[in-house]
Amino acid sequence: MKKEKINIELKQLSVGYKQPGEAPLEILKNVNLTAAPGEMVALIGSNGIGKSTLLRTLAGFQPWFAGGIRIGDKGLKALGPKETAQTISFVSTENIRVPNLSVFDLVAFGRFPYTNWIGMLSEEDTSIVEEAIEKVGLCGFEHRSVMQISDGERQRAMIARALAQDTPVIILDEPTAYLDVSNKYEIFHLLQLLAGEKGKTVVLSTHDLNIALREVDKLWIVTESGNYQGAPEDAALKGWLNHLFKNENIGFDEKEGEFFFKKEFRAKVRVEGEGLPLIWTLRALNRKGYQIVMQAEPDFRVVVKENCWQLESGNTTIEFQSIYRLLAFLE
Ligand SMILES: Nc1ncnc2c1ncn2[C@@H]1O[C@H](COP(=O)(O)OP(=O)(O)OP(=O)(O)O)[C@@H](O)[C@H]1O
Repeated sequence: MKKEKINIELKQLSVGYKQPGEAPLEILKNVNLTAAPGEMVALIGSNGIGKSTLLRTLAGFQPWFAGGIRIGDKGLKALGPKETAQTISFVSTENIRVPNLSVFDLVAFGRFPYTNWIGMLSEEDTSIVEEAIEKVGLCGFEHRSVMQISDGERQRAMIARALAQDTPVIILDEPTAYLDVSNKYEIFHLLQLLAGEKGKTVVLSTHDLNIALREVDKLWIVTESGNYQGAPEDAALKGWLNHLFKNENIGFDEKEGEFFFKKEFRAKVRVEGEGLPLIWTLRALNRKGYQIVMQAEPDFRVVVKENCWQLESGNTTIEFQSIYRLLAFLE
């Protein structure tokens, strides 16, 4: 199979769980989604909608009820176990807790589809494993037990294992779940490189919506009322991001390109100033539930100066040395 030709097509797919003695539990149905080579796709949707179920099915770990999955030019069912392992790698959030298993050994499992029957690593396998460890920033951790590393480090090791597996399709279930914000961006960039430079198809589920919107080529959005696929920007323009959550207090700010929590406004405020201090003052007031007005009559004014904030209400002006103090006074 030529790597360049690999892509993913889910057609009228229905996924879920068989339940002994009960009717099958259908979680998602009529799913029609595609991903091209070199594309990074984020699967997004609310908790419990079926993202993990869909990804596990796509990775070949559980059977589906109806429809089809095509990987490259073959149906997923037509791939044997070895060919599947050479085509699709899967990273889950599952906590690997095996005593005496080193980071190196965990990553080396990725070479299993290529090694001989006793699992001996060739020199080339070893250097692929070392390169994968380096790519995820885990140099120096090779001999550490997987029981003695942080959740974030374990997550990176699992991603390194997928890199070592060197498959044209990489599927990751919440790969950034345990990472701090700088590591989240690093992992997104690493996956972007794999997609862009190596032509791999990367599909990941995530709740880091604001990062995904800025970093991925395509969104797969699953909701109770239907599914969407396309560029994040098209999703925003078509209003899909507004309907992602059942909670009507979560909104999507189309101008900022960010999700936010809707609050009742406490008062109207007009803010004057410029540059970054103005931007962060607006953000802070917004966070605290003040409506920023330009034309309407405000309840009070805030003037942002170089190193201080003036609150003007009626004939009174009070000066504050930080946004924190201004907000504390307003409380
Ligand atoms: N083994 C199982 N048997 C039966 N139902 C299951 C099983 N695993 C998950 N489910 C159910 O399937 C539904 C979808 O779960 P899934 O984990 O796929 O959602 P998700 O979108 O990944 O959620 P989250 O964002 O919270 O991780 C849930 O209602 C869940 O309870």
